[in-house]
Amino acid sequence: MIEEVKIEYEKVVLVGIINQEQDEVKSKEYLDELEFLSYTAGGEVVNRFTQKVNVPNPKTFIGTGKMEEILQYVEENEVGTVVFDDELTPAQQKNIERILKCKILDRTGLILDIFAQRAQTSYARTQVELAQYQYLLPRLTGLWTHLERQRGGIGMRGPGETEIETDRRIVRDRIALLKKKLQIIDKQMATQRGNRGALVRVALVGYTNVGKSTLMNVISKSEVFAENKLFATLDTTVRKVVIGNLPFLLSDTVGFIRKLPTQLVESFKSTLDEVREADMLLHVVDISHPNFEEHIASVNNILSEIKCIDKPTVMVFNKIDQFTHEPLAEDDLVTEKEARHFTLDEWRHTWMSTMNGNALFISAVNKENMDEFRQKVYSAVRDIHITRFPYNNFLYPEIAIDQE
Ligand SMILES: Nc1nc2c(ncn2[C@@H]2O[C@H](COP(=O)(O)OP(=O)(O)OP(=O)(O)O)[C@@H](O)[C@H]2O)c(=O)[nH]1
Ligand SMILES: [Mg+2]
Repeated sequence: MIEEVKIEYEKVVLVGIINQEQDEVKSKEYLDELEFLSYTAGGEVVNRFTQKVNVPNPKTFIGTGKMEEILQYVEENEVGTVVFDDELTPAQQKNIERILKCKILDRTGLILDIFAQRAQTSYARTQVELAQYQYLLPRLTGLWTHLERQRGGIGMRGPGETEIETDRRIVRDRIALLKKKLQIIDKQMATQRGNRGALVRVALVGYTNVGKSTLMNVISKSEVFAENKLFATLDTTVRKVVIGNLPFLLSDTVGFIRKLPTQLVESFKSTLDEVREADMLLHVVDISHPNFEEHIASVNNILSEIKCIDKPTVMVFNKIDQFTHEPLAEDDLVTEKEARHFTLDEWRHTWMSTMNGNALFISAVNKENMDEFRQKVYSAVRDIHITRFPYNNFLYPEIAIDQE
């Protein structure tokens, strides 16, 4: 008998702002992504609120009127969580919590929550826990900022102050402990990586949900967990792959996202070491996503942060089966042609054509253009192999890859 599993989704409201950097269209796209993140975390978005804000209110981030409107909605609809797309200061978070009387999260807090839910191995859990404590530490101080004016005055030298100090010490001790624990695992992992010998290393990188794990499964015939939620993969998987007669190591790792919390980049150092130590990168892009160019920029930002931007890279534009564009009528002389009107072929002739053939267009799900993909990866890996081991050049003659 099949048991019916009922998933209880928590009611969530989103709040975003419109300003010089993000117009209405951008703001909507960011909230779409935030909605997907909320859904991944187990929330059902029931409403969105946006406000034109140039200088955020230092106390409550958005203005009083808008806050009233949200409060009314939250109370009438029994909303459990309100998620802000932008980073809130610990004090703002506290103040808003007091007004709306429900859970308040910002994008970073939400991403941390998803990571915590999805971390499987003890290594990933340790990394996430560290990031969470680092996020929490300034917020423990924040609990008391509303009393700042009275700090040190009468009544503030009692247990209140001691309690927060104790809490902070416990958190700091925990952070130190987790860091030590990670250091030990890091060393073990570095040794493991060292033992892998002379094989060329290729790392799949890219925005979350673009199809890295799916592609890994197709190439290495392995079973890496892939699903249509964000951050399906938190741990790195490494597989030995053979194309033609050429073996190499392929790694699949955590996906990137706009505004990836710095605490996470930091604590995922060792996971990202796999990327750092790779000889070349396969930067996977979901070309069917309206924001794919911005995703590329976010990924490149993080690659720069971890000093990997200069590695040989092949851009893999995935999900061509799902790609659509808005056709522009021939007699339409008014609408300006923009990215959303480009056909796949037109895209190929944009900046993508300047990549010296290092751009591939595939569908990992439908296995379209996989022969071209294999041929390209084969020759790129072979080039690296030859420069590293010129003497066994003969092992890897130029061959055509078996058509499967
Ligand atoms: N239509 C279509 N969907 C795809 C393709 N490749 C992957 N997907 C789907 O995209 C979703 C995400 O795929 P994953 O392989 O989990 O993506 P990922 O990049 O590993 O994601 P994270 O691990 O979350 O960073 C899944 O639902 C896949 O089935 C493709 O070529 N076409
Ligand atoms: Mg994945």
